[in-house]
Amino acid sequence: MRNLQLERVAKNFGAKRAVNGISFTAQQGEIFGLIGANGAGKTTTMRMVLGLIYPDEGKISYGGQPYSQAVKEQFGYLPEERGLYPKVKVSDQILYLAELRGMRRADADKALKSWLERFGVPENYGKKVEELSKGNQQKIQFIAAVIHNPHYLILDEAFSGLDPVNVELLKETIASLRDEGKTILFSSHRMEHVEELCRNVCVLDRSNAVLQGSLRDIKSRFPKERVMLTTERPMEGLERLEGVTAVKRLANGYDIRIADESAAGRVLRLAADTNTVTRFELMEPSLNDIFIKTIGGSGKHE
Ligand SMILES: Nc1ncnc2c1ncn2[C@@H]1O[C@H](COP(=O)(O)OP(=O)(O)OP(=O)(O)O)[C@@H](O)[C@H]1O
Repeated sequence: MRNLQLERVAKNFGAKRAVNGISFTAQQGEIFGLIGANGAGKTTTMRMVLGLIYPDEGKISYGGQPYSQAVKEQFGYLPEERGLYPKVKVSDQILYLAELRGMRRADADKALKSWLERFGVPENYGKKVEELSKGNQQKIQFIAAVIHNPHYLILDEAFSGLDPVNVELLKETIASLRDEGKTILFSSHRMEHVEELCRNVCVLDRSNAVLQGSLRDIKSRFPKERVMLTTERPMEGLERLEGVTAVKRLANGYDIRIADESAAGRVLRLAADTNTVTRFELMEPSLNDIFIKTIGGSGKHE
């Protein structure tokens, strides 16, 4: 299996320990989420995975093998800072990049046209990058990362600049690359995207892995503190129930924060006794809730 494995990997920049002995495995055929507040160490981790910088401690292996030229050719990287030349035509720069990665020009041309078609922008083939919208530049940047059909994909904020329709398109694309058996490292500040795409995650906070494992297990370790309630008529007295900490009125019901799960029973009893309940749901915590709880205000530590 071509898994990507990090074992007690650490990196220092002078006195700054940017990554402090983290370990995780992204398996072949999965999208692994790497998340953390600003400055937590994600980019440093990705750059070590790519072999752009070397770990001071620990080991990174690719399908059980150490970093090598052969491994390097199997990387596709979508960096957060975009690196396309604005004045150069899409076709010229993508074909150039593909040739650098060992593709024959004719094959690269075929692959580029097929990707442009897949993304609904075949007309961008001959345009200069600066003529494209931000979202369309992002699609070209993505194509630059995948044109050579790499095995390991490292995606940093893949959806930035995309409208909701294109976010869906790219999500489907990433999921289908996963289904083809790629190993994908996915980093984002948008927790809902991580939640939708990733099976396992590693949460970094100030250089340390503070939470990791499958999303399902992580969620089960956190209490359910939110109830969604819809009733036929307006509710009275929710705020006064023991254990209810906040009540938000929504267009079609109530979003209720509770201190512990026993308060959910009190909410349901009150609603059932005084009203007609059309929806009652004890929500599992979202990754966003968990992230904020775990990291708190530490994103401001920088
Ligand atoms: N080349 C470098 N020299 C010195 N310090 C660095 C260097 N690269 C990163 N750092 C420091 O290492 C820490 C981790 O940075 P990193 O870029 O990996 O964080 P990040 O999680 O990617 O943050 P963001 O979400 O803001 O992109 C930060 O404190 C950063 O200032």
